[in-house]
Amino acid sequence: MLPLRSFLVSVFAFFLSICIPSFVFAQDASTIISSSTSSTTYRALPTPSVATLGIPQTPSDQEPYRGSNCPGYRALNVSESSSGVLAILALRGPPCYAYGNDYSHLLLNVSYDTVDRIHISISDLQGKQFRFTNRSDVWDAPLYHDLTHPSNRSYSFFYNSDPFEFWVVRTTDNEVLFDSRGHPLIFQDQYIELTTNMVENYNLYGLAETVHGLRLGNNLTRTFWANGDPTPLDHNAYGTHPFYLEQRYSPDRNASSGNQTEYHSSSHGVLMLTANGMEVQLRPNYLQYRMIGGVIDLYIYIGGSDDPKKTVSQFVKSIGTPSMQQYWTLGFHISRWGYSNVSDILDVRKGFSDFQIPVDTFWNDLDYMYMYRDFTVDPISYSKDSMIDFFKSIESTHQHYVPIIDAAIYAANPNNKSDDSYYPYYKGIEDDVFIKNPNGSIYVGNVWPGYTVFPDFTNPASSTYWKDCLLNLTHDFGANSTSFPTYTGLWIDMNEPTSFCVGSCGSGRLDENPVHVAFVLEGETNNVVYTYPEGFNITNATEYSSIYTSSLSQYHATATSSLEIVKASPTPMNVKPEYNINNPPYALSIEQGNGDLANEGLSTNATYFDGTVRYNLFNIYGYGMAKATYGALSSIYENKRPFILSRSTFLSSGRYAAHWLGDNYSLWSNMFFSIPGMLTFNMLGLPMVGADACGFMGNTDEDLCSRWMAMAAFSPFFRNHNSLGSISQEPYRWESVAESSRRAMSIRYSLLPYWYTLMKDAHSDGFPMLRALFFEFPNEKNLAAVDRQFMVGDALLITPVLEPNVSHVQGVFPGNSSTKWYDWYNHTVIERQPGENVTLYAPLEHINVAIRGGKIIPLQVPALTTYETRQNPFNLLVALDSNEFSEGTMYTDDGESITQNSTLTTKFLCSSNRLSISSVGDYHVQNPLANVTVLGLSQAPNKVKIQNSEIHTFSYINATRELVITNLENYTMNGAFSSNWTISW
Ligand SMILES: OC[C@H]1O[C@H](O[C@H]2[C@H](O)[C@@H](O)[C@@H](O[C@H]3[C@H](O)[C@@H](O)[C@@H](O)O[C@@H]3CO)O[C@@H]2CO)[C@H](O)[C@@H](O)[C@@H]1O
Repeated sequence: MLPLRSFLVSVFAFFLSICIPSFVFAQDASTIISSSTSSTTYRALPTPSVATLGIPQTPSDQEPYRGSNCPGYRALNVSESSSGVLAILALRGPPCYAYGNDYSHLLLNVSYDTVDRIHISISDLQGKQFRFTNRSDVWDAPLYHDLTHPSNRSYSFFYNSDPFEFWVVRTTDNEVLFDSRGHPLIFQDQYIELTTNMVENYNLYGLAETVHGLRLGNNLTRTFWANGDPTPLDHNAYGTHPFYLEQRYSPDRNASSGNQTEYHSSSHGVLMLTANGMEVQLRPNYLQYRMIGGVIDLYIYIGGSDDPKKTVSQFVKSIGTPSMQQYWTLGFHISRWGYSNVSDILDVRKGFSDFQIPVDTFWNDLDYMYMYRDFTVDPISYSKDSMIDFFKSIESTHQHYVPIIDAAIYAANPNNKSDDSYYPYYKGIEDDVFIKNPNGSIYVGNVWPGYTVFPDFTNPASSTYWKDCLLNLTHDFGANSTSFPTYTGLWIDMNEPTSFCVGSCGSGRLDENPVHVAFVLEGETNNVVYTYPEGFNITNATEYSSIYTSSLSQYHATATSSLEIVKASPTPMNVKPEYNINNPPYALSIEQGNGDLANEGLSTNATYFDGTVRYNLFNIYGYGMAKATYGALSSIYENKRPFILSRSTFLSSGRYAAHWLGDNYSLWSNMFFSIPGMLTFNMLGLPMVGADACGFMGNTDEDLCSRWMAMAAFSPFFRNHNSLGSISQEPYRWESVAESSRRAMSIRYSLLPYWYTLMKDAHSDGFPMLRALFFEFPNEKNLAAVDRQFMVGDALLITPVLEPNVSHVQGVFPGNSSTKWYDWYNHTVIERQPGENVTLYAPLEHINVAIRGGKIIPLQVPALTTYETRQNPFNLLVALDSNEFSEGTMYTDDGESITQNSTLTTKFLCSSNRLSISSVGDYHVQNPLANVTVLGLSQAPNKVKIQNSEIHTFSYINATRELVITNLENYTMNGAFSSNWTISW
């Protein structure tokens, strides 16, 4: 049923649209054909018969600014109510044609959605522009439904009528959160510009996905255009998350101590909800949205003081919190492109076992497929018999297998008999589920298997098709029924979607299939990769010099002259630009193909089943694929949480998938960038994230791989993945890497109950699992940009080594003088002054981990898999603060079901020499408690008791002031947390 407010808005808009004559559209209406009967059906714009080649363009932000000539709008017919503001906005002067045709009248609809969220929508009056929020069939989220319009809201909306400009103020502290004053609104068919003033030296985070430091600069352009090119620095990458969190600091005048200024902080968030192409220009005093289509749907999250988690929680809950993953996904994952047969994987498995390094999951890249074709299994190198044996064997050790599936489906060659049986193509043709060209023919791109077609995940028919394909894959692997375990997760890749040619290059050429991709693959002759981590030339000089020489001669042998670049000429100022979705008048600053929008991905005029062009839903393909895969897997494996790893993501993808940061290089710089990458995704509702440890492209080395494996053990998603042709990098290939992996992984596996609790908090409240230091210490201004260290939850601080050939690392330990930090390994207190950069010893096989006083961490005795670890006894690590107080939580359930019959949440509290637990829920954890270690206890206890029984197995270590209580199994035989207890001393 249409909510009352939406109904009233429609009536209002309808009334105004009939009152305002046809001059409302400055642009030629015939250039846009849209359905007049349904808001969700769109027909294609007039375009050439097949998806055209794009034309490289010079980014418009490099041209003289054209928006200064624009007149802006004035507000008319303003109607204010307790739930929002409605008004007509009328163009104040002649159209300026900045990069499109100005609409003369717009509808302003401000909705006081909830206590802490306001929605400001500005759209063309007659609804001709594509409107993402009308497409809940492709993207749905709580923010469409949780509308309460309360009177006690924590913000106010203000506006000036002429020119129309608005600002939003948080009422609790009068902070202006968004402020368009002084910047004319531009609203054209292919260009929309909205600007907010920013405070000086603002601290902004988010606006992913781009390889960049954590805190965004004040002079940076962010482009939202899903791109499959490997992780370009500072440019648009795989996913689009147009949300930012802003953190502000103000001096706390009452609390100045000595030279050190103390601060208060507050934060808020801003989301521009669109799947169209967009740029966000961050400039010293303002932030400007430049959109090439759609309408304005701006959401402001009011946040509040001193806790950025509050802002993130408001945002993530509104887009949908991330799903719980199965417990085993928190284990270690090993992968590479180049496991050419199942024996390779078995050898790797043996390597892990021989070297006693934990591993939960084996991943397969394209190697398992027959000629790179989705939903096939190579009958020789991955024969059914060998795979059945493999599956039985890993099942017996409770390990897992995750294969890759690409978005692109091989387009069968009609003249090749052996292609006739390629079900995924012919079934897709029969079900009519592939993306089309504007003329109705199927769009044919080029990916690994040759010419390929692309499922249209906006088409409801694609769900059954996709499920059939995934079910068939279990059979291809040799399973007779879904109760026989084959793959227990799926890796979905190339889902921007990537295509290696421009346009529908395979149209009319399927008889040439299979064609090779347009470049030589790494690992194929003449294309061996000779890149090594920074510093390799110093520490491995001889090897480096021979590699360098051969690399250089290979370059001279294969280098070709650079391609001729065709530049589109920009439309002159004040001249009405042509509506063109392939080469829109505003050229986004994109990374791929010298500005050609059709490069590396499907063209903008590729067309979905209902006529919607990709131009308008450009950034959502990866999300759609993850959602369809989630739907298919949850119906194949009933009530089992699907584990999906997706390369391209969009707002809310965390509900369906985890994410890895894509194709990085085996470089120290890339190891560093993985930290801000993971922290950023953790603020965006996609916490299950990690980077390819040791690096994907190029060769790694011992030093880098050792450090990276240790650091990645503290990523929510922990995988080592390697490219074709690079040297092997499984952790047992070098003794030091094996050792650093064993040490860090024993910490990771012992922390599994803590990790799982963090996942639950992310699922319930949207909280990040991995946190930037400023998140936990929001009033310390000097932490605003810290991204070489990070926190796991609120209790652990990780200080990794991020450079070659060193044995020390520097890090800060936040908090005031009463905050305590303990070293993980030796339990000593880390001596430091507030704000001091402390130098820590960090030999090659060691990663610095600090425990925050005041926190209790549940642990389990680590083993070689998550399954075995879950069978072991628990331990508790109680890190007291300077008041000898600490607390913590643990969440448990069966670790795999979507719907739980029972769960258990246990609270730990330590105060006044008593540690007590209390549990809520009836999930039975049968493992006993073994040890309790209490750090920071000022006095040795005489006696220790559990309930009323005296415990004799305890010791107190004077040097570290720690109490160690052992042999608690005798008292907790029925399960560590099955009844409440108190240990006192
Ligand atoms: O399944 C194999 C891997 O596929 C993905 O990575 C590939 C990426 O998607 C491709 O675009 C391509 O990258 C090349 C790039 O297009 C080209 O401009 C140049 O920069 O060289 C790149 C490397 O060849 O190849 C990538 C694989 O090398 C996926 O992200 C990987 O995880 C998969 O292993």
